[in-house]
Amino acid sequence: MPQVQLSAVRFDYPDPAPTASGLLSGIDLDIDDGQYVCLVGNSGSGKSTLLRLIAGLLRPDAGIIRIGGVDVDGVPPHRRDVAMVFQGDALYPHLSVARQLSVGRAQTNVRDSTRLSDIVRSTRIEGLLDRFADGLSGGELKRVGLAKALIRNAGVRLLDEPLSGIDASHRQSLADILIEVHQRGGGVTLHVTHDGQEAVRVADSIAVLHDGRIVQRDNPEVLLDKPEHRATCRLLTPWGLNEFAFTPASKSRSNQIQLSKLPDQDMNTAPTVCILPQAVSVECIESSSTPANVPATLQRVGGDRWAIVGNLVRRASNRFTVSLPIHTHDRSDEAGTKALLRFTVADHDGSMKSAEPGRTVRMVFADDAVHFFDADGWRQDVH
Ligand SMILES: Nc1ncnc2c1ncn2[C@@H]1O[C@H](COP(=O)(O)OP(=O)(O)OP(=O)(O)O)[C@@H](O)[C@H]1O
Repeated sequence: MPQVQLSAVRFDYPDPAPTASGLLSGIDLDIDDGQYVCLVGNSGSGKSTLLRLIAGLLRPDAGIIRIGGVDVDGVPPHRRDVAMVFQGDALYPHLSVARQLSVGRAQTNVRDSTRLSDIVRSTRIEGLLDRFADGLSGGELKRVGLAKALIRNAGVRLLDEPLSGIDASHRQSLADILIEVHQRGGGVTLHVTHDGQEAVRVADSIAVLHDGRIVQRDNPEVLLDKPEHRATCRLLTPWGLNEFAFTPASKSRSNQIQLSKLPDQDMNTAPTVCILPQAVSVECIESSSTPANVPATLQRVGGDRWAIVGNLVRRASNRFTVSLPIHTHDRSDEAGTKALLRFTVADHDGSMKSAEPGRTVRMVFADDAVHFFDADGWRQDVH
C-alpha cells in the first residue's frame, strides 16, 4: 500500500479568480514507503501548493489524499504523520539554535535526547547550537530548518526547495544530508524543486508537474532516456537544450525535417524537436556543400541517426557552437535569423582540432539525442 496516495486531486486558489483548468487539475501520485521522490515543475506550477495540500494546510477542491492508507480529509496538520520544511523557514531571530530546537521539542513532546542529538549530528549543526538565527548563512538556516522539522518523527517528510539559494559547493553536502536523513528515518520524502538536475542527483523517482498534472513519473534514468513530454525534456536538460519547431515530414520526403524558431509562447503549442547537447560526431565538410540560406534541415541518416549542417561559430575545448540558417516566424525579423546550436563532443581522433570558426560542419546525433513532441507536448515517434 502506498504511504502517500493522491487520487484525482484538484485545487485552485479562490483569489485571484480560479483559472479555467485549475492550478492543480487532477493529480494522481503514489509514493511507497522508503521512496525519495522529487516533484519537479516550473516556478508557479503549484509544487508548494501540492505540499501544503498533503500537509493539511490547504484542502483540495476535489479528490482524495491518503496517508498510511487513511483518507486525511478533515484531519488537521498536527494529526497527520507529516513534517514539512518550508521555503525560507522562519526561525526566531532572538533565540539560539539550541533553543529553537527545544521549542520544537516542547510542542511535539519529544523527550528522547538521544534522538535529538542524532538529528543535530545528521544535519551537521553541532557547531551552530549557540548561534542566533540572524547570524546564520543560507545553508546553515536550511540545515536548522531541516533539524526542526525532523524533531517531529514523521513518516512523511515534505521538503520545499531545500537546496535553493545554496552555493554549489554546499549543495552537494546538503543533498547528502537529505539522503542520509531519508535512509536513517525511513518513511517517505517528497522534495519539490524547479531544478531537474538536482532531482536527478537525489531522487529514486521523479514526478514532472506541468499544466496542473503529473505528465511523467519514473526513475531518473528512464526520464532522461525517454522523456514522454517536452516538459520533462526541458526541466531535466535545462542547460544547452536545443529546441526547434518542426514541420512534420511529408510522405515523399520523410527523411527530412525542416526546423524553425517561433516566438517563445508559440513553442508551447507547436510540434517541437529537442536536440540534446551531446552530439555523437562532428566533421568539417566542404563549404561548397553548405546549403547557404536554405532553412536548417534535420536529415535521417543510416536508419538510426540524424544529421544537420551548420557553420562553426566557436570552439572551446570540446564544446562547439554552430549556427544554423533557420526560418523564423517572428515578423520583426522577416529576413530570417540564425539559430545557435550548442553541443559537446569528444573529439577522439583530433580531427576537429584545427577547425576554425566559419567552417561548415556536419553534426550527427544518435536517435536517443533527438526527441520529437506533438503540439500538445507529448512524445511523438518520427520515422
Ligand atoms: N495564497 C495564495 N493565493 C492566491 N494565489 C496563490 C497563493 N499561493 C500561491 N498562489 C499562486 O499559485 C501559483 C502556484 O504557487 P506555488 O507556490 O504552489 O508554485 P511553485 O511551483 O511552488 O512555485 P515556486 O517554484 O516559484 O516556489 C502561483 O501562481 C502563485 O502565485
